[in-house]
Amino acid sequence: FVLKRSKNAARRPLPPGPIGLPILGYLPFLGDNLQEKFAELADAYGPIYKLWLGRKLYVVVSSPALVKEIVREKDLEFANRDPNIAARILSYGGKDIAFANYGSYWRTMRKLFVKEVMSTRSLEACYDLRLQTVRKSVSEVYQMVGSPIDIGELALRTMIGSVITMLWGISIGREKGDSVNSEFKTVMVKLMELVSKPNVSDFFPVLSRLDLQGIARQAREVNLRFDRFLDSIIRSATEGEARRLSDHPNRDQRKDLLQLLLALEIENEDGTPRTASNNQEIKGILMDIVIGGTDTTAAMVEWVMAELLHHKDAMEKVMEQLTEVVGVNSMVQEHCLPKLKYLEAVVKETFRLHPALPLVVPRSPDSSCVVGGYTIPKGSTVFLNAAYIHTDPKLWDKPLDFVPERFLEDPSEYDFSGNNFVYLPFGSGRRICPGLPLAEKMLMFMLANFLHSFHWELPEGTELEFSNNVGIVSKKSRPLVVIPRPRLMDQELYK
Ligand code: HEM
Repeated sequence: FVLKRSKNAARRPLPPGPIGLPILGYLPFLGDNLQEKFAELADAYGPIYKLWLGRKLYVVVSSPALVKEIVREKDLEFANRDPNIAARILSYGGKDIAFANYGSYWRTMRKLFVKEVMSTRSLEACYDLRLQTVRKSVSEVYQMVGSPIDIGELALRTMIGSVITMLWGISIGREKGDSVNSEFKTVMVKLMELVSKPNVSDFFPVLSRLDLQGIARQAREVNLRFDRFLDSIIRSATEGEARRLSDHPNRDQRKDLLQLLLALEIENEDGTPRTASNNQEIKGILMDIVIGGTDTTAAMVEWVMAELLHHKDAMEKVMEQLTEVVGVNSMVQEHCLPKLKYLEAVVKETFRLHPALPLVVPRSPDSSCVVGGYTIPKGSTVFLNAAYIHTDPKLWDKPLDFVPERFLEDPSEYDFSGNNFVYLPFGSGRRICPGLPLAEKMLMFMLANFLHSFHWELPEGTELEFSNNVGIVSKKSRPLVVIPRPRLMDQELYK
């Protein structure tokens, strides 16, 4: 008894937090804007607090010092994820990168993704494919000059088009491409919806067998559809590659990312060959690219456009630089992007005010640990509250104002590397977003093309508003609808 008492006394307490109701915990009080609720609770309970939601314990961390403790000093202990039921089913039980727990599988897949798929060489090799899709969107907008356009929808369409063209555009060929891609978009939208939906079974694991909302059943159906779809794409890629090599050994050396992945010998850490019998690893990576990359990037295009329309002076500076760097008689190329410093600062400032993933992607400790003097039990879900840190008046001057200039003074002070814990739009530590090279390119490339090719105006009588709708990705709750007018002198460029 004495030993037990002294052991308990030595154990650090759980973080403070609101009490909630028996059984349900704080669930009934969450409301529909998690970001606002979490900020309110941080003001009330401090930089680390806990919440019981049903039977699950959540911990929210809202200061750079504590984020650093988690993603630097204890990065390894906190390297696991805790996907919800839908995400687990849709990621083939964590056979991807985003939802896999830390371990040799995750390390192998992530290394492959970073070194092979996101390498400068691979991204340069598929620049043409990105360019085609963005130009296609510019042409489509030109057809709609003078009419209202939903910018978020345009950006999502462009991003999905670019990503899937880069992934399997060459494998399936242009003729089949459009129908395959539209089938894919339908599956993807359903998939995103299921992953973001609150599920009673996640909060009360004991009820998970009942699947009261039918989310697990729907996730299995979507997974099956997605799986069959990917199988047919992989078959086309394998057959297409064999045909290409036998018919014309040197004719077309261009490859899409799927061909590149299929050509890789995926090995285990100990060098033994990994069984890719049903290509689950490849499907997992494909899914991460499409799911991780499209909604986030499109949401950011919409936020940036909204901020620019709201801040005419910043819009003028962006346009001046575009004219200077690109010229009004040419289209934007990717090599122009590094010179567009002001647009880059605008993007960074928008990420500060509207991070696409305001709570990053939750982590989970593999054993109980102590953070900030409190115990975080094994298996709890830990949110890093980037949105709160990004607008904390103790850390930022005029935190709620839109001031891109703050990112111009010393661009390396706030980059996307996650090394400065006051600015975390792509996360930090060993699980930082590995899609960053593509995200940065696509975001800047789409914005530069849309802004350089058109003048954008709000329809008469419309007022801008900035409320957000927090699912997994934070989007504008009311779509930004704007009217384009041509800006380039040579109208042929639009075709
Ligand atoms: C604006 C666009 C994007 C934003 C804001 C974003 C943000 C993030 C964040 C915050 C994380 C969690 C990092 C952490 O836990 O510390 C993450 C993880 C991830 N992202 Fe992105 N991302 C974007 C685009 C992309 C793209 C284009 C891809 C793929 C090509 C991608 C693939 C992934 C993957 C696979 C992970 C999981 C990494 C892991 O768990 O090891 N993301 N992203």
